[in-house]
This record gives sequence, structure tokens and C-alpha cells, in this order.
Amino acid sequence: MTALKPPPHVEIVEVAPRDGFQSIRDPLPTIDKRRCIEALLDAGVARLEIGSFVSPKAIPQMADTGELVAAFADRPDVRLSALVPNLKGAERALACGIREVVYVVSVSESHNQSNVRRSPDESLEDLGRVIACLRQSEGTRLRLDLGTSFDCPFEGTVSWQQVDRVLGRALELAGELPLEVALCDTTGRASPYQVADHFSRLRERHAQPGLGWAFHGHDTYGMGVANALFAIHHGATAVDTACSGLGGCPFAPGATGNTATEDLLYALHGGGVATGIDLPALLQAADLIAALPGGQTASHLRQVPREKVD
Ligand SMILES: CC(C)(COP(=O)([O-])OP(=O)([O-])OC[C@H]1O[C@@H](n2cnc3c(N)ncnc32)[C@H](O)[C@@H]1OP(=O)([O-])[O-])[C@@H](O)C(=O)NCCC(=O)NCCSC(=O)C[C@@](C)(O)CC(=O)[O-]
Repeated sequence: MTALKPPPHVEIVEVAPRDGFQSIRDPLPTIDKRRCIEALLDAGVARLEIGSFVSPKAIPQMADTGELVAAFADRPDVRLSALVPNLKGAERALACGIREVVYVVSVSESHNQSNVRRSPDESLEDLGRVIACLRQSEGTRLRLDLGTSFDCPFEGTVSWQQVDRVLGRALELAGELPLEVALCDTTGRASPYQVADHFSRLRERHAQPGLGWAFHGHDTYGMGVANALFAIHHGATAVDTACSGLGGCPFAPGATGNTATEDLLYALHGGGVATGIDLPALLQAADLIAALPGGQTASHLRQVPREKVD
């Protein structure tokens, strides 16, 4: 048997400012968010989901995303993205200077209804309008977050065929537009073998130029790092994580935070995989985030004596 060969490089997409800060009940002062983001960038984070352009009535925690984009717009060292639930969100994001739009649609009917108040088909229809809008804005990118790609908090296990139906339609709409698709484990209930199965089958069905693959996982059942590694070894080149393990979709009851960035870095760096992120510096950012009032964090590495982490 041959040993598993680690890839030379994996892109980490830091989502604490979006998935993390949205989960803290009382909206954080913008200045505190800025301090945390600065610490993340100082650690070498090169892709960052800075917030979302959603209804401030639905998620007041994200109401200052435009301000944050303006504050970090002059940083050439970071690829900023922002999540949007509809065309209005995409238009607001582009007007604020965002060049990478993360469009969210859940595979399961009930989670999409609970999250964005419409069916997956209605979300896909609106995706067509978002794509038309991006086609007119040169130099923009599209990331598609497929929520509940493995499990739905209301409907249970989600099959790869269900994901395929939504993904297939999205790819038809995108045509030749480059697209990164993230299979999202919204509840954190996926197992590594399910992750491997969905990635292999869907990549086999949709092997096409311009299509990139990513994984977005939550660590509810302690599977976060294992799931990310199985995704990487089955074709994901980018993984979403949140520094300190903060996070959680407010519309996914029972789900906890995203997989902690530091925990995945430890696994990847141990295999010689480059991420461009300095782990000790990232742990300093994790301390800052963990000290924010009201945040629920979960990180293995923060519990380990610092002299044991390198
Ligand atoms: C989708 C809606 C807007 C539908 O909400 P709705 O109430 O059905 O929408 P509406 O079209 O009837 O509009 C209601 C009001 O919202 C405004 N509105 C409408 N759209 C926007 C917008 N983009 N930005 C700002 N405002 C907006 C709109 O203009 C109107 O304003 P009013 O006339 O009442 O003053 C709402 O449900 C919403 O914003 N939901 C966001 C949900 C969300 O952010 N969830 C968390 C992120 S997803 C997630 O965490 C999962 C993920 C991605 O991490 C992956 C995973 O782990 O699975």
C-alpha cells in the first residue's frame, strides 16, 4: 500500500468574521471586529470572508460589513469575499467594493426556507440574476456555498444525488464563468467517509475547467479536521475554517462552530502542506477572538501549552 501523499498547498478561507461573528448574539463593536481581522491578516491569512450582505433584520450582527470592507480594501495581501443570500445582497457587495461574492443556497428545502425564506429552486433562479450581474462586473469571482450538502437539521441525511440536482442547475447557469463550489457540512454531522463519497462522485460527474472545489465544515461531532482532510484528499483545494472555532448558522439548530483554523493548520503543517499562515501568530488571533464577549469557541490547540505548538 502506498502512503497518502499530502498536497503541496491548501488555501484556507478564514470565515470567523462572517460565520463566527454572526453567531454572537449581541452585535460586536466594529472596532473589535477590526482588531481581530488585523490579527488574522498579520498571521498570514490570505483569503477572508469578511461578512455578509444580508437583511440587517435577519442578522443584525452583519450590518457593518460595508464598513469593514472599506477598512480593509487597501490590503493587496488578502482576497476578501462576502456572503450574499440574493441579488440585492450581491449588488450591495459589489457597490461596497467586494470582488468575490459567496452565494448561499441549501440543498434541502427546509433549511433553505429557514435560512433565506425560499425554496432552493427560487434561490437558483435568483442565482441566474446574480451571475448576470457578475458577468457585467469585470474581475469578480463567484463562490457557491451549498448548505446542507451532507445533513439537514430538519430532514436528516442528504444524499449526493440531492446535492447533484442543485449543483447541476447552478453549473448550467454559470456556463463558462469560473466557479468555486463549497460543499457545506452545516450541522457538523457528516462523517469523513460521507465527505469522501460526495466529493468523489460529484467531481467525477462535473470534471470541467474553471470549476474549483472547497469544503466548509462545522465541528459539532468532533469530525471537523478529519472531514476537511478527507475533502482535501478527494479534490478540495480550499477549506473554510474559523479561528478559535467560533461560528454556526443561526438557522441550524444544534450546530456548533466551524472547525478551528488552528486545529486544521496543525494537521496540514504536520504533513508539510503549505498554507501561508503562521500558526503561533494565528493562535494570538484566536486568543483575541476567544476573549470577545458572548462568543462560543472550541479549539483543541488553544488548550495545548504554547511551547508544545510549533
Ligand atoms: C434572504 C432574506 C433577505 C429574505 O428575507 P425576507 O424577509 O423574505 O426578504 P424580503 O425580500 O421580503 O425583504 C425583507 C426586507 O429585507 C430587505 N432585504 C432583502 N435582501 C436584503 C439584503 N441582501 N440586504 C439587505 N436587506 C435586504 C428588503 O429590502 C426588505 O426590507 P424592508 O422593505 O422590510 O425594509 C433574509 O432571510 C436574510 O437576509 N437571510 C440571511 C440569512 C443568513 O445570513 N444566514 C446565515 C448565513 S448562511 C450560513 O451560515 C450557512 C453557511 C453559508 O455558513 C454554510 C453552512 O454552514 O451550511
